[in-house]
Amino acid sequence: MPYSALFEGYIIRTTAMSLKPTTTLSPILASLRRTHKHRHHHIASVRPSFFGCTMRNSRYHTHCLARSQNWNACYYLPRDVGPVGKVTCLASSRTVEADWKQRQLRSTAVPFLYQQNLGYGRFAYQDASASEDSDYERGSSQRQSGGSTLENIDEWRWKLTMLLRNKDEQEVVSRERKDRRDFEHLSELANRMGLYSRQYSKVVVFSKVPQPNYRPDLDDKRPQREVVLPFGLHREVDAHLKAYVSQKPMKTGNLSESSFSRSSSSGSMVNDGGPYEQEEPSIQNSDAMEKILLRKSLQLRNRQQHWQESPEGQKMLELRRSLPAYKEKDALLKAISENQVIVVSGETGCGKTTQLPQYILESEIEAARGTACSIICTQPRRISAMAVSERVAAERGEKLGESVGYKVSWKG
Ligand SMILES: Nc1ncnc2c1ncn2[C@@H]1O[C@H](COP(=O)(O)OP(=O)(O)OP(=O)(O)O)[C@@H](O)[C@H]1O
Repeated sequence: MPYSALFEGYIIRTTAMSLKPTTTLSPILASLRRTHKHRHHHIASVRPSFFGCTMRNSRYHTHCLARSQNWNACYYLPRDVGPVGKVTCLASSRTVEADWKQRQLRSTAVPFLYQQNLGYGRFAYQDASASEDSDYERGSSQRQSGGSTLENIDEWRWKLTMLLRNKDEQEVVSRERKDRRDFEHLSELANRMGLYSRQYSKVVVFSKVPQPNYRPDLDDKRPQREVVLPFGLHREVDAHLKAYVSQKPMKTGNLSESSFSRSSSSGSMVNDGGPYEQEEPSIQNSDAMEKILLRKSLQLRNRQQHWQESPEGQKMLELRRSLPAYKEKDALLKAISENQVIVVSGETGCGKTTQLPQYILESEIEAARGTACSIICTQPRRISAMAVSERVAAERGEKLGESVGYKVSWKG
């Protein structure tokens, strides 16, 4: 008789299975019968001395049951027990504090389950029919062949479903230890749910949007030290600036005004020979150039609007709006328009590097001044310079090298 029949009436959603009855199983069954709270168990594998099951609608989605050596108790072992294991004794339906540590529980119980599955898994899943358990079952069949130890697939399915439902969340980041098979398994699940996944060293990300090759924010080896300028550099830069400013008369007004007054003064302008000084354009040339720049600025504006209205652009905007920097966007742009120097501080990952320059660029492009806007963003490391520019280009729906690029050691 299949064991599933034995559980009828007690366990409502049983994974269908066909197991050979053994007499030593009866204490476990008796415990379950007494414990009405545990009606929703899915029996995953059964063995005289040990079996594992998953429980729905519970904080602990996967747990296992074990008995003590002399059958005087049957323990419910939640997967997420703290440093000191809290176990439920099914025989007495009491929760007891175990005086053994979680590590001991795991090291004795979990390998045992694994061993048992190796031999008995084929019985446990012979005629499995509950489609909703297919992931768990596949995980277990992987274990049979000595592969993945992934046991909390239900928990993961729940996490990913929550991610999909939550509009404010864009990704789930997991630092739990996973081997390649675990990741492939979860990745497959995420894929089926319409999510993207990516593994970065020890970190796995499940996301609503495609992920780049490198995430500096997830790189534990990324240097976090502050950049300290060499002693005296400030003074040196100050001195150069003062020398430059004292040679050059201060210009007032905006660029077009100054270029107009320069042109109209026809050669009366002082040429200080500075590195950025350009040849004086004629009025006609300047007009033509302004027209070209304006046309290009309008093209940039159209392209930006087009990207922002596209479905991918909308997704990306949604993601960017979830960053803390977005709340300060207007205040920041106002401060920039009113000041020459602004110091912005914010917690790591809030968007200082990738967002603030974009807010400026986007507002300039919207105002049809895109071609007059140049932004330089420095990074202390080559890899972060490349990653940031790659990321910003992706956020703008562009290829690297269009309006966003990088320069490392004068290359790029
Ligand atoms: N290459 C990337 N791929 C995917 N997401 C990224 C990437 N770079 C940054 N992000 C995301 O953008 C957010 C903002 O990153 P950004 O680098 O702008 O933060 P930050 O405030 O400059 O951080 P830090 O102080 O560490 O430099 C991060 O939280 C991260 O989620």
